[in-house]
Formats: sequence, structure tokens, C-alpha cells
Amino acid sequence: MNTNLRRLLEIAEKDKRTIIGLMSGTSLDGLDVALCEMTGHGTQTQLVLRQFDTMPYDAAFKEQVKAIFSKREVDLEKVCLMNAYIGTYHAELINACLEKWGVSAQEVDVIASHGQTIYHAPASQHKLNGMPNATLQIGDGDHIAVKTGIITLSDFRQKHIAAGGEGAPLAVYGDYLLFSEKGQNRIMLNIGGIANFTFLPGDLDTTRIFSTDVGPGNTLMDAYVQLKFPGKFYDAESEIASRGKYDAALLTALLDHPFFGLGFPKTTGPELFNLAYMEQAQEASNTSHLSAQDVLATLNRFSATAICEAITRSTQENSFEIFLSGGGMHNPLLLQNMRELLGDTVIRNTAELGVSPDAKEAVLFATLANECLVGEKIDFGSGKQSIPSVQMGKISLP
Ligand SMILES: Nc1ncnc2c1ncn2[C@@H]1O[C@H](COP(=O)(O)OP(=O)(O)OP(=O)(O)O)[C@@H](O)[C@H]1O
Ligand SMILES: CC(=O)N[C@H]1[C@@H]2OC[C@@H](O2)[C@@H](O)[C@@H]1O[C@H](C)C(=O)O
Repeated sequence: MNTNLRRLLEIAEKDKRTIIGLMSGTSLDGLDVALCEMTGHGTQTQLVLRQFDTMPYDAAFKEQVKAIFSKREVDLEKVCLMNAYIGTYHAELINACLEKWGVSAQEVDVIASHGQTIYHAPASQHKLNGMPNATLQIGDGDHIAVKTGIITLSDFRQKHIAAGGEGAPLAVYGDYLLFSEKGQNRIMLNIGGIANFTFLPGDLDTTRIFSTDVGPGNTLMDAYVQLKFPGKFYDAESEIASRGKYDAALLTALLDHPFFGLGFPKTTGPELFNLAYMEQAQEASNTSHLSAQDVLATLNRFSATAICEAITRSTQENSFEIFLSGGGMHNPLLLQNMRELLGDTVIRNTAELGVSPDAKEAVLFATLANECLVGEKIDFGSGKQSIPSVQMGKISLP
């Protein structure tokens, strides 16, 4: 038997697995690297987060990715090159983390790599009859496996689509396995570039679990800051937006899109929520004259409104607690706007559940890899909210 295949079987038979989860999102702030120790599987999964770092991307790399990111027309050669380049770059960042942590590659059983989404095309957005939901993440897993010497699982989203989903959100699997709590309805809300949440019922009725994107999180605010304030990547501590006030006419125009009328679940991305979307709303509301501070305050209110309206529209429960994760939770004005819109709803974060909010998405991919290696079918959701019951991840042997 191939020695790597034998190694894979040995890993699957271990009581405890050491898995590195990776996440690189739409903000392009860096590669999230989470070193996880996992025992069990399914609802018996036990996780210890041993190490976590976000390895920052250099400015040149951010520009290289942005040149091929969420655009209908791109230089195909650049896409081809970046698939290999990102795989190699991620491998280098992983090796740097292992050295920093004093962990040898031999101690790591597998890597779970999300890769870098460069285009997301659910049928509700591409509207091409007869064509499937589709999504594309690059950063090839074979390059990571060879350059770290560690078996690597990658490209998780394709199986989700093959089994009837839109390739996202995948957080629902880890949210359900790690954060369900009897007697407490929970909303696991991730505020990344795009905001998404999972509803976890306190009665543990798995047919009532669902997960959906809700609209922009940080992505529009970040894009606008990068446009208007060169050298800045985001509105740290909402310092800029806090000096403005939101414009009701622009907010109404931003919310006036068919996406917000779609049922749940649904997914989206910067393919829709981008600067062109904002400029169209400004033209429609005759608000192109607004100051940068007022526009940013309005984009902040827009994200908060999209999030809160989706939660209240989709959750029939009269009591639930929200657990935040993702970088948007560090945006004070966004949280203030959400509290205004949600009243006395309790807003906490996943650190209170033992998982750093910044590490959560990388941890979720480690959980998906664990399920691929030792999990069994999980049946949850129902009807249109049904969630593909599949193990995900392509396996790359070093
Ligand atoms: N101190 C802060 N003040 C305001 N915003 C912040 C702060 N820290 C982080 N953010 C926001 O969080 C973003 C990074 O968050 P995160 O890493 O979750 O994004 P992401 O990985 O792109 O998410 P996703 O993959 O879900 O799109 C930053 O681009 C910024 O918008
Ligand atoms: C195609 C893609 O990369 N989607 C991301 C994006 O970022 C947030 C939201 O949109 C979510 O649906 C998803 O990532 C998280 C990790 C998910 O799949 O749950």
C-alpha cells in the first residue's frame, strides 16, 4: 500500500488528531492558521485550540489577488499562476507558523485549507438557465501538501454544491457540532467580508437548523475605505464612520435590491456587494455629494440593517442569544447599530464558548476535515433549508 495512504488510514484510526485549519477571506488581511487537537466526531467532537495566528499578507500579494477577485473578466493566465502561487505562499506561511510555535510538521496529521475564493456564482446571482451553482477557490492543495510534507484537504465547497447546496455557508457544520446548547437558541453570526449566520435551536431539533448569508459585512466598508483613504485597509475602531451620520435616502437605496427579498438560505459575495453597487445606490438616491464620513456611516448602518433584518425575518423564536465571530465584531459602530436595531437581544462572542472569534472560521475547516476523516452522515435542516449531508474536502498526498 502507498505509504501516504497507510498514513491516512493510521490518522483516521487515531483517538486524537492534530489538524491545522486555514482560512483566507474576502478582507485579504492574512491567512488564519489554527492548530487544533480533535477527538471524536459528529456531536461528540471535542476540540482544543492549541495555537492560532493570522499571518499577514503583504501589500503586493493583496494587489495580485484583487486583480483576479470577484471580477467577470480577468487575465486567465494570472488565475492559472495564482492557483499555484497561493498554494506555495500558504505553505510557506504554515511552515513559518510551525517554526514560531515550535511544532514539527511530523506532529501535524492533516491540513484543512479553504483556499482563496476568487469568484462565487450561485444561480440566484448568475441567472444563467441550465447552469449550476458554482464557486471557485484557488490555492492548490497539492502545492501545500508537497511543500509542507503534510496530507492536505482542500476545495471543500465543491462537494456541497455537488450535493445540492450553493457551496456556502459551510460554518453550519462546525457551528452545529461545536456550539449547539440544549435549552438555548443560538445565532452564530460571523461578520466577515460577507455576513452569515447559523441558527441552532435549543430543543436540539436538527431539522430546524439552518444557515445563510445575509449580505455585506465588512466588504463594502473596506472597499470604500481603500478607495477614499489610500494606505488604509479598513475603518479601524470605526473612527471615520463615527465622524459621520448615516443618510436615510442612501440607506433605503442600498437596501432596495432583490437579494434582500430572496428566501433563506442564500449566498452572495463581493460579486454583488461592491463599489459599483454602492455607486448605483448613490445615483438612485441622488446622494453622490455626501462626505466620505457620511457614506461610511451609511455603509456601516447598511451592514447592520441587513444582518438584523435577516435575523429577525428568519428566526421565529422570541428569545435567542447571538454569538459573534469574524473581524466585524471589532467594529464599535457596527455593534452599536446592531444593538439599536435588535433591542435587548443578548450579543456575546465565541470566546465565551472557548473558541477565539478570530480563529473560528479556521477551526470550522479543521472540523470539516475531521468529519471527512472519521465522520459519518449528519442529517440536519429540512425542506428548502436542507443542508447537504456530505463529507467534504479533496485529499492531497505529499
Ligand atoms: N479594530 C477593528 N475595527 C474595525 N473593523 C475591524 C477591526 N478589526 C477587524 N476589522 C474588520 O474585520 C475585517 C477582517 O475580518 P475577517 O478576518 O473576519 O474578514 P474575512 O476573513 O475576510 O472574513 P470572511 O472570510 O468571512 O469574508 C477587516 O477587514 C475589517 O473590516
Ligand atoms: C464562497 C465563499 O467563500 N463564501 C464565504 C463568504 O464569507 C462569509 C460568507 O461568504 C460565507 O458564506 C463563506 O465563508 C464561510 C466561512 C462559510 O462558508 O461559512
